Amino acid sequence: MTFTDELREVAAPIWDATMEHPMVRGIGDGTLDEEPFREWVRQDYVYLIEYGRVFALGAAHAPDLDRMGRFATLLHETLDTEMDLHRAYAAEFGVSEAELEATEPNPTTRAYTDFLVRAGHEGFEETVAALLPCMWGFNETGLRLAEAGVPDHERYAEWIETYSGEEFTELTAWCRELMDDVAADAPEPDRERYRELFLTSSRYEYMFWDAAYRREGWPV
Ligand SMILES: Cc1ncc(CN)c(N)n1
Repeated sequence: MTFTDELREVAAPIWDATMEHPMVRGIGDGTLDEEPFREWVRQDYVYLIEYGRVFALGAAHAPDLDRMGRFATLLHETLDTEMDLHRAYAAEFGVSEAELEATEPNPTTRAYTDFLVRAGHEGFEETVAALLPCMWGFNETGLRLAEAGVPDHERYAEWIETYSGEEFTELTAWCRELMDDVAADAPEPDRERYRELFLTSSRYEYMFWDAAYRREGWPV
């Protein structure tokens, strides 16, 4: 069993709960109301800005040119391809790029991105472990929804096609290989730290969907 197989097994209850979340189910069968999805687009846009920053930190910490280049590619894919999807959704909703960018992060978005940026400052290996559920989780969600049948709803079909697409799938496979390489020579206390980071990100992934669904805000 590879290290990433082991991570996937440990995180299974969280990932299963994510697949069962009404946001994810609603994208899958095309029944999700527009308002929670709009909220997800806004929150995810500001999430992706910080997520891109973490790829930049990964590039800065990368031990060799190959890995530096891959992180630069991941940053580029996030800022251009992935965020283009969000900009297109926002345009459909009549929301400008400036308005999107000015979204106030809800408490979960704030906590999740702060956690990722902190991992990005810890070091290369920690960055890889904390980022892996973001790439892999969305790719697996997209693939599982696509397998169940793309809904007859243009917006949600596009979401599924983006995250289950070849590009996203290849980048996810590379991130898994990278995690397995990093863990192969690591002593057990380091591997335990990677497990902890992976699990925390997985939990935040679930919470991120839920916060958009509940239109979470600051209590006061
Ligand atoms: C919260 C979250 N996690 C992951 C992804 C995939 N990049 C995303 N867009 N948003």
